[in-house]
Amino acid sequence: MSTEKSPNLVVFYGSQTGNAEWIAKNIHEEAIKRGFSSECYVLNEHDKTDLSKQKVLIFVTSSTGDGDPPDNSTKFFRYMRKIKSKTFLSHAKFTILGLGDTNYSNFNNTAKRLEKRLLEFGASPFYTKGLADDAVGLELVVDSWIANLWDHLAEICTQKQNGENGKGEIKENGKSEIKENGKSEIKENGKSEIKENGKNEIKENGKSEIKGNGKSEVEGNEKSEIKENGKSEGEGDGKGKSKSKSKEIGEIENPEGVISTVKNLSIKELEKHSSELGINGNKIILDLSELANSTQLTALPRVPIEHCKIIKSNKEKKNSFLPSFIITPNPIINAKLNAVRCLTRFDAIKKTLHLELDIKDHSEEIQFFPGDAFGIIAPNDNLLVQNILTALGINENESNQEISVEHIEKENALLRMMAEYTSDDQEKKTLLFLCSKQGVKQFNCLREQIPTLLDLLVTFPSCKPPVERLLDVLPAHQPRYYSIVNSPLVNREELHFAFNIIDYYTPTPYDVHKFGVCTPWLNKLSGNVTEMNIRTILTPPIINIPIFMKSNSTGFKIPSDLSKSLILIGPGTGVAPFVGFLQHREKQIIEKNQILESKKKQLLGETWLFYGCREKEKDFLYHQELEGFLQRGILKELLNLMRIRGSEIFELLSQKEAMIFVCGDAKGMAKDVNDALTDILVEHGKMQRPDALNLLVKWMGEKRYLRDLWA
Ligand SMILES: Cc1cc2nc3c(=O)[nH]c(=O)nc-3n(C[C@H](O)[C@H](O)[C@H](O)COP(=O)(O)O)c2cc1C
Repeated sequence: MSTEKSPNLVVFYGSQTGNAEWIAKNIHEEAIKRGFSSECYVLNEHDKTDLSKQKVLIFVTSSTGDGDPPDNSTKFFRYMRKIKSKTFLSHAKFTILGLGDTNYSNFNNTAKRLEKRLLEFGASPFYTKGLADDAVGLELVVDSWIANLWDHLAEICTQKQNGENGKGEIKENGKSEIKENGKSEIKENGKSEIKENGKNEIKENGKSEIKGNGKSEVEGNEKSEIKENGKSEGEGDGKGKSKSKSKEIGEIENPEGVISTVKNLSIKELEKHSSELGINGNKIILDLSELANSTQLTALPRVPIEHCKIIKSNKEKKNSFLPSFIITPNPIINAKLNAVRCLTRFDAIKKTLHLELDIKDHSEEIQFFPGDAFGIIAPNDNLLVQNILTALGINENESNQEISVEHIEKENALLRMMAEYTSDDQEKKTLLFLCSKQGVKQFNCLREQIPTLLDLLVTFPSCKPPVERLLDVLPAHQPRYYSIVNSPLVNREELHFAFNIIDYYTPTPYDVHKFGVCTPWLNKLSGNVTEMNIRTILTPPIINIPIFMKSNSTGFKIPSDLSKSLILIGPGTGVAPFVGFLQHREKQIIEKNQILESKKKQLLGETWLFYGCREKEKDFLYHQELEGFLQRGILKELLNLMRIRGSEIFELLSQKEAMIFVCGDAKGMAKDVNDALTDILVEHGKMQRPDALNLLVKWMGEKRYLRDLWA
């Protein structure tokens, strides 16, 4: 095998219900961010790249059935069977991440089988395969396997500095310069980044119940209020009105119960910080008794490669807090924060806000459609950054605040680097211990505490790494994505969205209160409103939110054909885009004047929405709007159980060729919905399970079964 470094790597995935796909895509995107040149394909589309030429192959595959390959990889396995050459892949290095479940007898059979085949073809492993177990939590293996992947890849691949502007370079000595706007690429990948330890739960008590519980930490979104003539209630005279009593079919009304108020936010209020926000850092709790017993630490990772160098820019920044290196798929614009509405009651487990942004000044250049999303670039909390700078011993005047201080994901590399810059012997030993084989247990304790950079610096106060070295290992600051809730047919001068405020506690015994970055910031900016379903118009000072548009490229869009029947599944904030779908459909129907003509009405497709929440009175998001759609006949059914209406769902699917849209949490919900649909096809369509699974995969390929999922 040549030792020459290869410029390319290919990530392949085989996935039945989306886990492996999601993980593979994340690896691919992270690889690009790290400067590798990466491609990513589903295994059945292996012919999109030339396997006989690719030198570095990463496979992420689950097992299904009785240890069988997922449906979207069976063609690949058949292809492999036909190959006779023993040297077909002798040029290639590979690694495998298998996803399985020890409740099944053939645990991770596909990954094991794949490994055997690859070895038979002469490929050599560059990193031991990981076998994750859904029974105990995939993340136990997946996270550490991915964390260690990068060092192995760096050994065999050439990294190049990204940046579409071509400004980043790799120097021959392997160091790259960060120029003014060349650092890391922000991909337009998934949506919200922060998740809690909880899951959106879909209970299938033999029947299936979708709960959009308050546990999901996804900073998802929605909009809410339907406005007449695209104008907000309460605008103009500054006084809020509330209900429109009109119930005429086809007329869009304000949701009942939503009244408007006006709020003048003082600068002081906006700047108010709470020490609760974690800005002082939390010492990490560790049990170091095993360190005392360890005479030698083994399996220490290498010190991360140094690639960053800060070049001071003399140019003035246009926007006070926008990092200059952020690369977005569309131009960043300032949207004015117009109004806020709390969608949940004060005692709900999660607080969900609905915000309305004014994009009037940009409405000519901005096109959007229900199903599209936009990104928000939220700053790190100013005081938090200042505290980090103090902990690093950096004078605020020389500071460069463009570092991410979010929860750290790649602790291993960070801790190893920090050890190099720690003067206190005991602290240094502890850091090395945490990176070593002997310290795995305590490393896991540290991870459970979801530390921020400040937490680490507070725990190891003699550690003072240069900012450049932090930039080597810290993740780039990520924009947060939110689905648009409103239809442009109703109001194209505003963007409405909804999200859960991310705050949660680390597991017992730590119980430290943690906060997200973007959603607490938005909560603070919009005046921390708590009254449920009161729409508050925010008056000066004008609050600008930097955003950029991201249109949906996966086909997750409402069809313009009104005869299409739709099955919409969106628990919790997953309902967000569907409010826009329904608004859009209602407007289209009104425009076509079809709703009152019964003949034509028969030609309209049916729309069913499956929605779930924890407690109806506390957290039924957009309840009034959805009831309104129901009453006006735009929505045929508003339900929270899938299986008990299985026969009707089957009829919709088989007779009316209904399209299925799923939005929400990728981890639990998507799989459970897929299972419920499979069961419905098996029970009511009298299909064999593999055929039902195949049919769903086929529908995905035909863009009839579409999913917009959040990590
Ligand atoms: C119907 C079904 C059959 C499964 N069969 C196996 C199996 O035979 N062996 C195994 O290790 N895991 C099995 N699993 C577990 C999945 O591989 C595991 O849940 C994985 O995370 C799914 O990943 P995916 O969403 O990418 O398909 C099965 C799961 C389901 C739903």
